[in-house]
Amino acid sequence: MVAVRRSEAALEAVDLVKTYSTGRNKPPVTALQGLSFWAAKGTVFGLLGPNGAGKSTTVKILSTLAVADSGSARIAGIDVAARPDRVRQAIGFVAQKPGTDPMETATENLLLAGRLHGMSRRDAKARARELIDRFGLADAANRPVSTYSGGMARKLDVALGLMHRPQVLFLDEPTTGLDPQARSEMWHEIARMAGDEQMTVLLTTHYLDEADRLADRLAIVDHGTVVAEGTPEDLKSDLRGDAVQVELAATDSRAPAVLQRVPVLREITLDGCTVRGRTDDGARALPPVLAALEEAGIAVTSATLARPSLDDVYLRHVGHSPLTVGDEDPKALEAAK
Ligand SMILES: Nc1ncnc2c1ncn2[C@@H]1O[C@H](COP(=O)(O)OP(=O)(O)OP(=O)(O)O)[C@@H](O)[C@H]1O
Repeated sequence: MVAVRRSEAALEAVDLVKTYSTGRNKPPVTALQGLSFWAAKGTVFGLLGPNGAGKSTTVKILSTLAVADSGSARIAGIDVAARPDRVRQAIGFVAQKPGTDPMETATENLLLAGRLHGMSRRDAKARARELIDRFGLADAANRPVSTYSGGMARKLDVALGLMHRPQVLFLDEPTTGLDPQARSEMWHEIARMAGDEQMTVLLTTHYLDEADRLADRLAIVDHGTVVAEGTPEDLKSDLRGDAVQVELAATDSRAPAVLQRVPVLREITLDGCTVRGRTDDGARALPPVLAALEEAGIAVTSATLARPSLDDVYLRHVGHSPLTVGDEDPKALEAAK
């Protein structure tokens, strides 16, 4: 990628601090404690992090829906606190929840969004037609949205966010609940918007494969600050060595201590039934790892070796894997905070 100066940032957060009050006699919650990152024009920037890390709060501040206690944020060079009206013109926002009216057709939904953004009827019509074609919705354009598949409805959500040709698009979990083909179509379209149209996309996602595939750069957020930032490739190559992953027949809290005794293995973590570690020479490490577990009476179902993945990067910085969206159970979410 061509080096881009920070002064050319399309999106910039500097030392954002945000505290929420939670009622009388209760301590306030610190959501952001000095969070900073920036994204260059025409790129996809991924924001990753566990539940409660501060991603939504960051997006709310950048999109003028919330005000920071301190720090600053700019969109296309415009200060969000000083000129929220101008920022709103420059951004599109695609939330997790559908923003469409299910009883109206795709065309009607898009025309309404265009008119709300102050577009002329003619411009709105032309833009709606263009987006309907681009997202492959032409055959369904005049049917109520309530008859759409999940993938079609999600594409329409993204099209709504694009109606007024924003410079920066906020995409919150764009592919949650989509089947593999619909996910891949959505990825293709997101990459195209950034590349061909020089639109900057801020993507929040729990899917590390999505961030790996789409993000030019990404930040991992935890406890209200950025704990790692860079291109997916840089972040992965910062982790030296092979990842060793062992699946246990049942979770066993003794496993990390048992594996500490294998000298070539480091950074050992246990996550459910999965034990992970890192080693400079995977082929040499695997036999003593399996022998140590067997000796301790810990049953193993499989063992694999892999080059570092974004999962490993995330694990290193956050300490556990992201929860799979759709699997959330409130207690697990609470425990993950
Ligand atoms: N309106 C609010 N009032 C009180 N606390 C809040 C409010 N909104 C967020 N928080 C708290 O601020 C912290 C950051 O929350 P935030 O929603 O920004 O995290 P997140 O990374 O987006 O999480 P998720 O992935 O679950 O959406 C959490 O501890 C959360 O409970």
